[in-house]
Amino acid sequence: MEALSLPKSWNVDQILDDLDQHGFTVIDHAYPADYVQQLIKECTENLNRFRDAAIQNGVISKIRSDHILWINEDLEIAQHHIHTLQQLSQIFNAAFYLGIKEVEAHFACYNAGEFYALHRDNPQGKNGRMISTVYYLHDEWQDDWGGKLHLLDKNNVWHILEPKPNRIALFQSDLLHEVLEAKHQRLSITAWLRSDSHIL
Ligand SMILES: O=C(O)CCC(=O)C(=O)O
Ligand SMILES: [Fe+2]
Repeated sequence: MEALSLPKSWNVDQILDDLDQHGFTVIDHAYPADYVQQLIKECTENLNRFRDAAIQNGVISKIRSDHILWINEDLEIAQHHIHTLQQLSQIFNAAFYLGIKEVEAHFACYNAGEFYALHRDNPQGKNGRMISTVYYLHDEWQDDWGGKLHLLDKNNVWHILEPKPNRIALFQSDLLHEVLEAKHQRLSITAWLRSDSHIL
């Protein structure tokens, strides 16, 4: 197995314990400042390539109004994040037998007024998404800027998670959640740890 190289700030025992007890966790100060700056640059330089997330395969959905860009090999900086999540997946597989095989991810941009209504990323196990992760990469987020993530944990307790810069929210993909309307531009990478192989 490849040597594990998770950032020092990731407390694996805490992550596993939170997931086990509550079905979600939060990783703060996820990456070093220089990497964060490179990622913000890569994201903002590519904003003109983002597409309306509500339109998929020609079908228009009313539950979300954000814009996304799927991450392929050409987005080299974001690939490091995906690689780190692949390392974490191996730990999840060993601890929880999740059978995660791959990570799919997109950048997301919520401009002021945009939201994502209540949903599950994997309702009734209909797809291979096991774990959802959201990394927040805007460089500032104030309390009254909206855009909070509401999440119902596995014990049916609601949580309000602030999209703080350099934070990762990580949760079981079958949990109910929503993104409240953002009042400022909100930038993130959503990544799913999947037990199947998904062709983008
Ligand atoms: O950006 C977030 O906080 C959550 C995004 C989300 O729920 C999704 O992309 O499925
Ligand atoms: Fe979601």
